[in-house]
Amino acid sequence: MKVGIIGCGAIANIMTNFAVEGKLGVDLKFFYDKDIERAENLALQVDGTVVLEIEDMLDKVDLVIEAASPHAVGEVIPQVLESGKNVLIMSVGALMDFELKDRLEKIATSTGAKIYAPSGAIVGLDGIKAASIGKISEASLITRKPPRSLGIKTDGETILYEGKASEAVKEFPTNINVAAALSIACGIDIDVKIIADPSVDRNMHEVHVVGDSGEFTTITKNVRCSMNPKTSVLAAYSAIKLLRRLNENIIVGT
Ligand SMILES: NC(=O)C1=CN([C@@H]2O[C@H](COP(=O)(O)OP(=O)(O)OC[C@H]3O[C@@H](n4cnc5c(N)ncnc54)[C@H](OP(=O)(O)O)[C@@H]3O)[C@@H](O)[C@H]2O)C=CC1
Ligand SMILES: O=C([O-])CC(=O)C(=O)O
Repeated sequence: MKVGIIGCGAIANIMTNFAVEGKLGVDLKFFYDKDIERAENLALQVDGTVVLEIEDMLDKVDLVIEAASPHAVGEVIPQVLESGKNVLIMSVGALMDFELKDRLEKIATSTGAKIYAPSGAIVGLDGIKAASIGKISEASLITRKPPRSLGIKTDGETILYEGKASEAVKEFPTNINVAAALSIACGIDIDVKIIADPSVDRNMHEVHVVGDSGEFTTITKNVRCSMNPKTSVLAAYSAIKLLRRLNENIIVGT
């Protein structure tokens, strides 16, 4: 399967390293970024091609990975889906704009393309998807990151946000995509708290869900990407696992 990537930052770098070792599960060949040098650096590693416009890769790939920004989802994903190509979206927060989500789903339905959104930097999405078959009555996320990951300086624990996921993704578009994945999986706009905590060196996500099937809590203490401390390594790994799964015959986990 031939793949192109939009956004050549932290996540794309990890994916490219896996591609170099032949462990990505797909053939990553096309690279696009606002910053052409970043695209060139990655393309060089896999003998790939830099494109200056998205359309230059569309007739050569089966799937396009978005690893750029929530804004990029609205900007470029419609044309990818219109060309009938599948997409893997990392900036899931964009899908909390329900008009955009609806539009993307309609295009995908008409062209037969698929939209994949990996579980990202959280654990427990498998259980939440199962629980959503019944009724979920409560769902919340507490995200705790080192201040640097949240782009601030503080000496003490500071609550930066408390409210619904739909607003959180607007205020912290590149820090809380996980809230969108959870909300979409639960089918409700979940409760979110974002804390800057100078005493931690991990990006931590605590998920709590109550439903008619029971109740569960998951806690993730993520190693941060060296290139971008906002982003957890697990987010990149979740995308790689999803790509590999596209070729697997036995699917374990919901
Ligand atoms: N689902 C999840 O759990 C997670 C999702 N994410 C999201 O995934 C995305 C990628 O993350 P990450 O790799 O860490 O991000 P980075 O900031 O490290 O890299 C993104 C790259 O994409 C470029 N870019 C941004 N917008 C566009 C555009 N419209 N067209 C082309 N290039 C663009 C950026 O350029 P420039 O720097 O100049 O803007 C940058 O080079 C982010 O939106 C992030 O929020 C991250 C972690 C977890
Ligand atoms: O990587 C993380 O820990 C979470 C993140 O940035 C996001 O969801 O946008």
